Amino acid sequence: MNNNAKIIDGHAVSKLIYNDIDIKIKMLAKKNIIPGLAVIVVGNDPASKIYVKNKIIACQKYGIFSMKQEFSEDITENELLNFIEKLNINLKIHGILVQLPLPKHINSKKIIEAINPKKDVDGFSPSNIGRLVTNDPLFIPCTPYGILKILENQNIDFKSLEIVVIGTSNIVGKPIAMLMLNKGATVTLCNSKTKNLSLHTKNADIVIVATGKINTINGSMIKQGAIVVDVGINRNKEGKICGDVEFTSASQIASAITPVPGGVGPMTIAMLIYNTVRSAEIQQNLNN
Ligand SMILES: Nc1nc2c(c(=O)[nH]1)N[C@@H](CN(C=O)c1ccc(C(=O)N[C@@H](CCC(=O)O)C(=O)O)cc1)CN2
Repeated sequence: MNNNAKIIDGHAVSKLIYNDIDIKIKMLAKKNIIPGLAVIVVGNDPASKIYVKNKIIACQKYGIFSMKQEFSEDITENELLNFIEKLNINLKIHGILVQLPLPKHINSKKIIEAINPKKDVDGFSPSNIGRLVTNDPLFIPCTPYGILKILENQNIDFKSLEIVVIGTSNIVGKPIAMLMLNKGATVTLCNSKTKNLSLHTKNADIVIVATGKINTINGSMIKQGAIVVDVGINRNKEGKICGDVEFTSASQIASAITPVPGGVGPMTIAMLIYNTVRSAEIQQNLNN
């Protein structure tokens, strides 16, 4: 039995992305362009506040202009839409993101659709998702993009690999399935109604788990030598952060596994900064 799965260090992979970002920012600076990101957060969700804080810190660290707008829980949909409209025409802002989840009285779909697709650095708008589906992406959603970069860093040739994605959210499950499909993998998408999850996961070369549920899979459900990517961020009974995968048993069977924390999470922020810089590059080319 292999109990030596390689633990994939998301911070180390993110450093490679930040090196790329540094080069791009210096090139833009030569043309007097400073990439700008606007982050909107509504309400008091503690996790959202931490993620937004970390996004702003990353902007500051890499010389990106950032604007954080906090709105109280009771903001109306129209007020939010009006604010986005102003950001859409603000020349200092190349990327706009609305931290999710939004309060229930606000229609997230409507809000995301209001963001100019050319500034939609989260890649969630119908136009950007459509471009991903047709393999002509403009902005790839940050978490799936981070997973792709992690896997590419393992020198994986996706062609003909069996990949199982568990979880069908619009922000992770569906876009990562599409990305993998575009890379030539054979992809199976499973959901909470999937009858015999093991039947699928045991056959997979790569299992990507994004359900938001602790212990969605364990070592007995994966193939020897599989690669396991854990997207979940949960708190266990002891209050410790953990993923969707039962790490101890899975790491005895897998050849490589992403930990939580320190796996996919840091890549989400790196790819957001990357998308923001790309957005500045694209807008600069359009204006010349
Ligand atoms: N507009 C968006 N909303 C949300 C997104 C998103 O991509 N765009 N994704 C998630 C939250 N998220 C970013 O916003 C995010 C989640 C987790 C991490 C991260 O670095 N996690 C760390 C652990 C963090 C901790 O200790 O609490 C890790 O895994 O190492 C970054 C970003 C939902 N909303």
